[in-house]
Amino acid sequence: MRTAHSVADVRAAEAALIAELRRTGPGEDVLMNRAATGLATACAGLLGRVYAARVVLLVGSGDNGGDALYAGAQLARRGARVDALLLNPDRAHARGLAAFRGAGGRVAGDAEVLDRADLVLDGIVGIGGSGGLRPDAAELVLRAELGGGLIVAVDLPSGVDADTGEVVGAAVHADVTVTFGTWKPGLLIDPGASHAGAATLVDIGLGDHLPDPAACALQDADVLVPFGWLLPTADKYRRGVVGVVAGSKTYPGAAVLAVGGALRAGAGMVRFAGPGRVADAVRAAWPEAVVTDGLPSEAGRVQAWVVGPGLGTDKKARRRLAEVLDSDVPVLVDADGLTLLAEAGGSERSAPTLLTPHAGELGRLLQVGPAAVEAARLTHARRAAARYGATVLLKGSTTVVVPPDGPVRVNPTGTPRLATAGSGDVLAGLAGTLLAAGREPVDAAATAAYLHGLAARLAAEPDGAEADLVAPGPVTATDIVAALPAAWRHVAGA
Ligand SMILES: NC(=O)C1=CN([C@@H]2O[C@H](COP(=O)(O)OP(=O)(O)OC[C@H]3O[C@@H](n4cnc5c(N)ncnc54)[C@H](O)[C@@H]3O)[C@@H](O)[C@H]2O)[C@@H](O)CC1
Ligand SMILES: [K+]
Repeated sequence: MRTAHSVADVRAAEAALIAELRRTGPGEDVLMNRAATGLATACAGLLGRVYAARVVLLVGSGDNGGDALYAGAQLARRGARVDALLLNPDRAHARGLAAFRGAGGRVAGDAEVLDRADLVLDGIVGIGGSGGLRPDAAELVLRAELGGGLIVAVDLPSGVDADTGEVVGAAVHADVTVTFGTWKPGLLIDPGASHAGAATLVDIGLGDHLPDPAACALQDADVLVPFGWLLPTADKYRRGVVGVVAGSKTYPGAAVLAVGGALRAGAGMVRFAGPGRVADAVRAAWPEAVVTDGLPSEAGRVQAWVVGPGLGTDKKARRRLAEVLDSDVPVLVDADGLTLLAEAGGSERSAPTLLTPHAGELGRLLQVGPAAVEAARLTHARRAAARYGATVLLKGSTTVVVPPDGPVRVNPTGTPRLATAGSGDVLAGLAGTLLAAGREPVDAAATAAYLHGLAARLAAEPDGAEADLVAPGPVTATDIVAALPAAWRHVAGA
């Protein structure tokens, strides 16, 4: 599990560790030196040959600039030609600057050095930043980006909000980010995540002082195969009986895809309730589904419901949604179900509810536009979780899952390939089965998002779970359903 902490928690942990270090001896800037050593090592690895490499530091007025100066000093000692551009010369980190000068580093008088740099260190601002880059910094960053050297962000790309990933105005686009002590939520959540490039973590010893994380991202080993599969006594109820209420005359395919996602999530049984022609389409595609063309209340007992994909928003759809929401088992609401829920202003449920909107649907739930949601994904997902008393999975370039309380989950397997019609229907079925198998909504949602992204990657490139933009070939929602068993095998082998 990759864990991220809030700025407040990082600062508290740093203060506690510094106090401990003072009691046991070492003096000033110990943590900064640990950070700088990790940073300089990462830069050396990127450069390949440090001797005679041209490195430029962009140095702001806080400790983030101090990290850059100490790392620059180490690179200068190894023979690199290091120039520092000080954004605020009177307020640059004094001891860092002295160390830098002492190692042969130069303070540059002109931004021209950026045009020839092999590597530029962004030490403008770190976790102490607020808002986007100021105009003078933005101008230097643009020149650095045009210069073509590798851009390495110190702790996080300047201009990205460390707690939320929000970017208000200009921000650095890093090739690599070297972060210290723990991940920051803003490195995992878009738009911040897409400014970070390849990100790595340098341990500076904060471990014992850090509280529970603010956000986590699953890795293969965290995705547990549902225990019911592994038991010799496994029966269909232990694996989960999930009910799917989806599809309409216009969108029968949504029902087929949601049922497919539910079956390939390992459901013990999928019950489907939908109108005649939709029920026929589901029967034809999935003979193993137990199908009724009646109402959800006539479908038989289930352990969780999925409601909404392609459902429509007419009177019949409303009735179906109301029946499902009245039940006392976990319910996942998706797509048209969310539109109807937004119109109703919520529901009176006490059993767990999982909402799976994209930005447009989340906007409807909160009466704001999709652009506002995209710009502040975590903030809006949190707001919807509080307003609807539900766990919210917000789909998008980085899918986030926000439970009513506890750490947020950020999905690392997302790929632009998922942005295809019907892919959300598959996710809904998949997460619904995991709910029916007894998973907490946050785990069901995070696990489903993880497998869904992995399946899309494997569908594009069977050997390439790591493949993303580079792998050839488009992927359809049906391909994602077909690749789900391979995704399970992949995580089971981790
Ligand atoms: N506190 C510690 O013990 C450690 C801190 N470390 C480094 O210290 C950083 C935090 O240092 P600081 O608390 O000094 O804060 P920063 O260096 O992140 O930034 C604070 C300064 O930037 C200015 N500023 C704020 N927003 C700005 C913007 N948008 N554009 C331009 N300037 C802006 C502020 O006026 C302030 O002077 C971390 O990100 C990390 O790089 C590391 O060395 C590890 C140890
Ligand atoms: K930075």
